[in-house]
Amino acid sequence: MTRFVVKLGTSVLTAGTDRLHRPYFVELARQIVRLKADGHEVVLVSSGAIAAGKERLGADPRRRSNIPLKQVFAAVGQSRLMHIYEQIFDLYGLQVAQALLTRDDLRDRRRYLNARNTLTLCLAQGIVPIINENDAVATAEIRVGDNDNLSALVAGLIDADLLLILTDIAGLYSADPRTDPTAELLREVPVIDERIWAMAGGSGTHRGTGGMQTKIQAADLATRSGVAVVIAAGHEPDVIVRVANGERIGTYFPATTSHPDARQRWILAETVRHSRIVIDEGAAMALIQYGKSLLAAGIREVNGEFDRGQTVRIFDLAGREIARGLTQYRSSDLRLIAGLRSHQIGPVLGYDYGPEIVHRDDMVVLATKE
Ligand SMILES: Nc1ncnc2c1ncn2[C@@H]1O[C@H](COP(=O)(O)OP(=O)(O)O)[C@@H](O)[C@H]1O
Ligand SMILES: N[C@@H](CCC(=O)OP(=O)(O)O)C(=O)O
Repeated sequence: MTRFVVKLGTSVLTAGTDRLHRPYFVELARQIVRLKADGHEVVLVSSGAIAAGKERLGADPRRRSNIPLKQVFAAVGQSRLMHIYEQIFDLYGLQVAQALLTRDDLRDRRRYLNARNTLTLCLAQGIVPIINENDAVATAEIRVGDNDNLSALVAGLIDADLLLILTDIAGLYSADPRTDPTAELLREVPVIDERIWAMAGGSGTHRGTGGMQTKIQAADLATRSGVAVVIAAGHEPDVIVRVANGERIGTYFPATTSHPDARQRWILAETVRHSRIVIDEGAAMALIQYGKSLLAAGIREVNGEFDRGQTVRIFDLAGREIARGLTQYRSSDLRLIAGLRSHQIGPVLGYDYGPEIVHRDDMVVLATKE
């Protein structure tokens, strides 16, 4: 049995038109029935609420809308979207469940575990969960912001084996093929390095959110959480069934870690993307070779803004990301205590959360021992 998360972009569900393309939902249902008959489990992360809302309210689908308006479209469109899933999946004997999430739901460990329980219980009962961001209530601070990243978080949440991101293009190209005709499709991406980030520069179609950039972010997070990722075209015939049968379609990103445990996946899920703690050689060695916590003395530089309790990224002097973990101190405080001995923390800050900046138990080491 394989557990899949399938992410469906707006571009797929509208088939490049200005409306949700009903025949695509039929096609989807047909493939999911086959997947389930082969004993697989599937969770959908579905975009399309905003498109459905625009369709219902007769808004110009090409006009970029501001956030409050998008929230209105999503509020109207989400029920319409689910109605289509209900109607069409029902014809195929598929039961669906809706779960609307925000980043906040995944940040709080109790809610995270609760969401996981609900989703896995749905799967155990043969129900197909359909997830979207809770756009109507989500403010900037609590949004994931795009469904590519949301699908990676969901894949980690339910410990999926594979995340299949379906979009309107065959996979990741060496450049955006819409602007560069010489662009070539990448079949496999073993590591997501600067070269790969540079390829995904463009922002995508006017209907979608984030373009390839957010898909690479999703692939980065999912593969680190032990989930392999495929980016492929949603209109490719039988794409879901064929990927499930092991056929190589689109761009494949192998998992870079074997399944980390549930707590480690939760730690990774909450990473503050722009956080950067640079540590010296001794500290890097302590983390990688000796399994120690990170102390203030080894910190050379602190970039980005983050709060106590958030997951930060830890780099060595060569710029290699070596670990992620929950920080005990917020960024502004860390800048004051970087390089200091542990007994100096209290006098400098006026308080003390202990000597460990990132405790070993709250850390996922990404670099391997040499
Ligand atoms: N290197 C690249 N390879 C493939 N597509 C790219 C690349 N860079 C940018 N893109 C754009 O990303 C688009 C897909 O993203 P998006 O429109 O957000 O779709 P979705 O609605 O499926 O999330 C493609 O249609 C393409 O124009
Ligand atoms: N939550 C939004 C979709 C956000 C999103 O990431 O869109 P897309 O890039 O088309 O997957 C909606 O339902 O319209």
